[in-house]
Amino acid sequence: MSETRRRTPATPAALADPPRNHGVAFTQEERDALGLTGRLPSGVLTLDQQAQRAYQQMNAQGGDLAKNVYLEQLHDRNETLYFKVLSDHLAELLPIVYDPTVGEAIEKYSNEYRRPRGIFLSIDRPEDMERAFATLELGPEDVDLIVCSDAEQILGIGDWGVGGIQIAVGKLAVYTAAAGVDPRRVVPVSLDVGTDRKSLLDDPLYLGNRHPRVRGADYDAFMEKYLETASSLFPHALLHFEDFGPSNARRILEQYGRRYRIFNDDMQGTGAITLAAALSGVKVSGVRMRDQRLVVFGAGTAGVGIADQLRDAMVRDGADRGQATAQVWLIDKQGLLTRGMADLRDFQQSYARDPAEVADWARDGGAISLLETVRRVKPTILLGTSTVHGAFTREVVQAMSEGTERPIVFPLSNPTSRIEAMPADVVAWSKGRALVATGIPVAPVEYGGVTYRIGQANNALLYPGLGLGTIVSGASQVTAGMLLAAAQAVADQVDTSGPGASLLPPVENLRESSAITATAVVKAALDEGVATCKPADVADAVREAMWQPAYTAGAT
Ligand SMILES: NC(=O)C1=CN([C@@H]2O[C@H](COP(=O)(O)OP(=O)(O)OC[C@H]3O[C@@H](n4cnc5c(N)ncnc54)[C@H](O)[C@@H]3O)[C@@H](O)[C@H]2O)C=CC1
Ligand SMILES: CC(=O)C(=O)O
Ligand SMILES: [Mg+2]
Repeated sequence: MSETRRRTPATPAALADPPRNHGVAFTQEERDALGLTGRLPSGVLTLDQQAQRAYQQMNAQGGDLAKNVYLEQLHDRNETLYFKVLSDHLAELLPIVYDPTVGEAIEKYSNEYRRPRGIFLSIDRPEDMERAFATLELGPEDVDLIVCSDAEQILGIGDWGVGGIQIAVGKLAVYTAAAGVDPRRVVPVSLDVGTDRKSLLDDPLYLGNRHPRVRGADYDAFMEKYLETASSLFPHALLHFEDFGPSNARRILEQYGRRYRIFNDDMQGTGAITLAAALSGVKVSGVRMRDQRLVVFGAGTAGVGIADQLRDAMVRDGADRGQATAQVWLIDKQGLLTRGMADLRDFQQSYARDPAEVADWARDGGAISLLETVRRVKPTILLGTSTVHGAFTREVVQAMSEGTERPIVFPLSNPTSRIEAMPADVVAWSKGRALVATGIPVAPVEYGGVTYRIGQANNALLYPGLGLGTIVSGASQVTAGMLLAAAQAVADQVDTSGPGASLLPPVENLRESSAITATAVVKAALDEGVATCKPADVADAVREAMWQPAYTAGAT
């Protein structure tokens, strides 16, 4: 066969490159200039018309996972159009590209796989790390943000190996749609250290490393190499860590948080959005922050991350640190955590109760239950970060309502299959008194003639603005002050005066809300002396930095 006969038709570069592709929105002049003459139907549509068509096509898909896959394929063809559709329907599509549907997309990653997005770093080939990043052909000034996951604790669904790349992809989509972080300056990363999930190891189609999770010194060396490589290649990038297992999440942040520009969303982002919701709840309940009694059910990465931020908020409101710490009760698989328990994790120690204090509390098989704790403690705030669906039973909510007038109840576990209680039940069991926020999006609840709007206490309502503010300020670290400023900025946007009012801003306003949050974060970074860029007008700088889904003439 001759050379000529083996040639295949070329795909024009402008159609093959998602950030440059305008599809049928290319004008005739652009088509001629870009070598697209005759390669597209004659009609020229606007971005709005394309977005309308793509939205209709998406709606014709059967089910949320199919919609997620459709949108990913759109992302792979035409990035501007993808973000146009997402931004135009943000509240509707957030649950599709992100929580809860992203959980299903992660579980089915190897089956639904079409094409790769992101960088896949394997613990079996650490020496490839630089070469892998080099394939991006990006320079030191070109990257603002990298989201990585080792996928050990994806949402509340556990270890999903290489499928965890989709949580990085989903988080980044939200950064762009919600806060205008430039999608051309971000990178999703899978840190594939293996998986302990047998069904993946046994699945012939599984696309990740087919061995148990590597732990110990080799894991640590791999993470250190990642931090070193990513931050030396892209010195301005914020390194976002997502969905690591509890001990690694905290250890990495504590060990490297001062050396690298790290952000752990499950600890810091979740802590800050929950603090925002709690600040709103406190306004309604009238109980001072320093007097709150907090029971955390599920004392892992998110639960203790939130406890730390609420304890600090009590201290800022006048409690001394010892008193504030003593107003937090942690419950995990062993029941209420008490000092001297053999299997306490280091980050749980400071909250563990004195066994003498609970000596006469009822025990079930040796453990002090959530219900017993609620009866004894009379908490004002009950948090669920346990992944245990239905753990907040009618009895628990009723016991809490007996101890406090306006119980603040946050069942935060994701996705829907893991939530500790559905808001409609919590509202009904508390006879309309509970102040509720959840991790998943939930429709308003009707009870006793009042419409209760359920705030989404998901870190997605905070981290986009926090990230944008970090990028605009060029902050060398994400400080406690920046997190607090973000939480306060979110809380300040809420009017809690009406009956059934939401504790958090609506997702529909997320882009506006993120701009306000980012502005507060830049100001905090300046105040704290960690900003390396010092814009004259902070609000203007934030708005100018926000990328908009629009075509640039010529698509070059
Ligand atoms: N709303 C939000 O923005 C966020 C929600 N989350 C959710 O919080 C949940 C936990 O996530 P992580 O903290 O990352 O996981 P994790 O694994 O670090 O923590 C979960 C904790 O719950 C405990 N637990 C499990 N079964 C229990 C039981 N029967 N009773 C009491 N405790 C039990 C585990 O031992 C562990 O300590 C997940 O569902 C996740 O989706 C996490 C981050 C953000
Ligand atoms: C929302 C989130 O980060 C989580 O559930 O892990
Ligand atoms: Mg997470």
